[in-house]
Amino acid sequence: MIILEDIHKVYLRKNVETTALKGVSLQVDKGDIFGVIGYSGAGKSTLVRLVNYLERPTSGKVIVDGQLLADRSAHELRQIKKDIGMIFQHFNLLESKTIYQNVAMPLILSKKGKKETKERVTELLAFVGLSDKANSYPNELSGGQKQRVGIARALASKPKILLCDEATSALDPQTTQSILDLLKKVNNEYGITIMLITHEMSVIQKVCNKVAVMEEGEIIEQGSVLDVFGHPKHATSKNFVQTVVRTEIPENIKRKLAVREVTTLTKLEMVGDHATEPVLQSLINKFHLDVSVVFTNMTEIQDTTLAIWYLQIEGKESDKRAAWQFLEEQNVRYEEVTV
Ligand SMILES: Nc1ncnc2c1ncn2[C@@H]1O[C@H](COP(=O)(O)OP(=O)(O)OP(=O)(O)O)[C@@H](O)[C@H]1O
Repeated sequence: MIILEDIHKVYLRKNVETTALKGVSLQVDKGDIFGVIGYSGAGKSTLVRLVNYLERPTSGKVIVDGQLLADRSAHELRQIKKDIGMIFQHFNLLESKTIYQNVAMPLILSKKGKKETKERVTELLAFVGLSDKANSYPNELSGGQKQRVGIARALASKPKILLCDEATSALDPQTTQSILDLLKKVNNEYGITIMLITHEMSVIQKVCNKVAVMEEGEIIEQGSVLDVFGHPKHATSKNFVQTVVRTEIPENIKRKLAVREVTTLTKLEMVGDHATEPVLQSLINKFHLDVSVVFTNMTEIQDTTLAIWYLQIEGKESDKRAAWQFLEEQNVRYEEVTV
């Protein structure tokens, strides 16, 4: 649905060059809720703005719905942009217009008839739960309600893609949750592919199926949310993941292990049904291993359970080898870690 290929972006302002993106490649598939996370200045906004050509790449390809944007005429680009809605951190509503008029704006601009506009706006206001606010003005609404209007407006011209630029950063946690639920509904009920950028890992955890982690203009890690959360490789990804899931052993436990001169542990990562299966019991009963649980953490990521176990395992080498074989057959990811 969205392909970015080796994108470089250099801004030139007052003879000063700023390199915002350095060879970024990614693919967002139809139906994804794809999250891009990074600290301030990592290049997230630049990246998302390339998709609807609010920014043009200095080099590299932007392909949306099979079309290479650089090859398209201004007229064709306008058509493609109609398939892409966008919502913003500060909502960007027209303060002097009613909620109805705000949502209707894209339809009025594309010269849709009154009847069609009314039907679409009525449907969208009901979809976002604001039917009773049609005649209110933005300053009469809460932040969460304003973002709902932003979403309704972005959906007005029936886009295939919705871009979300820090859409929940100005909202409290409870309102954030309700907006994320609404984005899931947009994805499920309208089949709209969503690309969102955020600096909060909890947002990624709650709605995304895929994630890319950015740092200094580069994607340092990307993959399914379950993979990246269970197995972050890069230090920055680990820091982000640690804000919502404890995948590392806490320092106080490490100190106790040092006193007991324990230097190696086995880390198991179990996803979905595995997380609740009695794998440990099998290790003990089937392979006669002595298993002590040093640290464990279970987290719900969307509707899937991710379980991380750190175990101290004693036993015969041959039994251990058989146990590792068993874990592989069970698709349980395991590794020896030094503490
Ligand atoms: N229009 C611009 N002109 C010049 N430099 C820019 C422009 N937009 C962004 N930059 C620079 O490009 C780099 C990446 O900025 P960008 O806004 O894409 O990052 P970000 O990850 O979205 O950060 P934030 O979360 O703070 O918005 C920064 O160094 C920024 O100063």
